[in-house]
Amino acid sequence: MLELSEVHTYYGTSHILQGLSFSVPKRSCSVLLGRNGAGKTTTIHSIAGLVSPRSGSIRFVGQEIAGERPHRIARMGIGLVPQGRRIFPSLTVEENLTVAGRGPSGNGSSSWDLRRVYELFPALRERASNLGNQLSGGEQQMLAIGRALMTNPRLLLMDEPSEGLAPAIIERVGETIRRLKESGLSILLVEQHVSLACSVADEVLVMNKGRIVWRGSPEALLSDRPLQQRYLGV
Ligand SMILES: Nc1ncnc2c1ncn2[C@@H]1O[C@H](COP(=O)(O)OP(=O)(O)OP(=O)(O)O)[C@@H](O)[C@H]1O
Repeated sequence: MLELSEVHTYYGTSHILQGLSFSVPKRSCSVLLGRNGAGKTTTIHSIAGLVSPRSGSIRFVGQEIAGERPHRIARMGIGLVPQGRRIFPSLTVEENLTVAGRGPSGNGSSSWDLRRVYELFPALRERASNLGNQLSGGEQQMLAIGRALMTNPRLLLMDEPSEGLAPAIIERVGETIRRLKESGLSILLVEQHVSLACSVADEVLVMNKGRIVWRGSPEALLSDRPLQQRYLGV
């Protein structure tokens, strides 16, 4: 579904992604873990087109997307659930969802619309006419996920969806991710929360200084304490 090869991304003279390579298979969830500053958000932004890699290749279903404009990448089928949710505070829940909607996907998978988002998140239907800034953190996260789904993505990029949420809500985020994967979506998840990450991951990718330094199963990561201490500080 997605393949990064030798990606180098800079902010000015700061060399952040230093030859990053990994892939996300179809209908699977890959999780990027790593300490603060490892380059996880920069990876998501490089894929979504919010920053352009200086070199390397990013292929999405076989097509080169490195350096493409964000709206084109979104239209090709990559949805983004950004860090910090970034919902529109002065729009209602329903408006937040409908501004993102863009009709049937045309890629054979069943389309996301308001009805289907409300089925996934009944709490959002109850809050449909509330403004974005009147929602709790958990509701905002549901809205951010729902808004990304309204673009009918084939690949969903999720940047730290558990950030700032209570443990019970984090568990619900995990359930949502599992349901989305079962529905056929491919997911690339950035997480600091190791147990959430391992509960949804098909493959874990550990990142350090802009590169993948370890990849393996969640079980292998959980049983390797020195690895966790070295690269995750847990
Ligand atoms: N817009 C920017 N301009 C300059 N440097 C940046 C910018 N954004 C991030 N950086 C730097 O790039 C490095 C990687 O940041 P990034 O946000 O990708 O890391 P991360 O692994 O997602 O960490 P976190 O969990 O803290 O978000 C950090 O050293 C950060 O200070």
